[in-house]
Amino acid sequence: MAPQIAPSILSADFARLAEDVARIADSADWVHVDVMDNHFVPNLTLGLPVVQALLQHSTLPLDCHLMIEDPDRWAPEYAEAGAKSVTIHAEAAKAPIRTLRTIRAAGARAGLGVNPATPVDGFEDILGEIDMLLLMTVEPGFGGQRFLDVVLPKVRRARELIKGRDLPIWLQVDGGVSAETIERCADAGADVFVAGSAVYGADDPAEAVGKLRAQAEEATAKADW
Ligand SMILES: O=C(CO)[C@H](O)[C@H](O)COP(=O)(O)O
Ligand SMILES: [Fe+2]
Repeated sequence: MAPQIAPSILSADFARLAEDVARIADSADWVHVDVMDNHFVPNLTLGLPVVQALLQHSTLPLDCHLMIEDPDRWAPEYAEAGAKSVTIHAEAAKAPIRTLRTIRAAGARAGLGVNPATPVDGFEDILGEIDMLLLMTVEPGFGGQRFLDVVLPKVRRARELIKGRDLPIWLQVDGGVSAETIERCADAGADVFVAGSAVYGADDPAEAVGKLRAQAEEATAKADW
């Protein structure tokens, strides 16, 4: 699959979300929405009502990243509301298989997210239940953090697992993805790139998306996976 860019609105202006989403509507593939509940992570952002409102204003599909303590309770609601991708965290879900199946049944892509220190090998047997694996490349909770190079071998490992199973699973990297780090991610096997501060911190967010895409495409073309 060609690389996809999913700007995170975590670094957008929360008082002007619809306008900030419109700024990247012609250049990005997804809008990445970071839902944080101040329990799973030490930060509080937005929830279902804001996502429902954004759905009325975004021409791009929403990619909801649930960093919440009880994803089993809430993930189906995001999918039913119309989010096209809903990611739950492996560290938080108590019934991941059931929840992933419920997300899919509601018509959304089912994502499984893992924190930097969580290995992916334990999830080999449930790869058939997921459409996207999200590998955190910072500790979840805040935008603008420094990219953790230590996660890159896991990106490679995850790509091997996906390839070995011949499954159409997208591999997303999230956290600290920028012009400095995106090529390393693409080289290691990522094909969906979340970028918050690198997009919304730029003078021209649409241009920043275009540059990130060009870098990801070039690195993917040279990659050996
Ligand atoms: O999930 C996240 C943090 O938990 C964000 O999606 C991520 O950090 C994006 O922001 P940035 O590109 O600035 O790191
Ligand atoms: Fe995220």
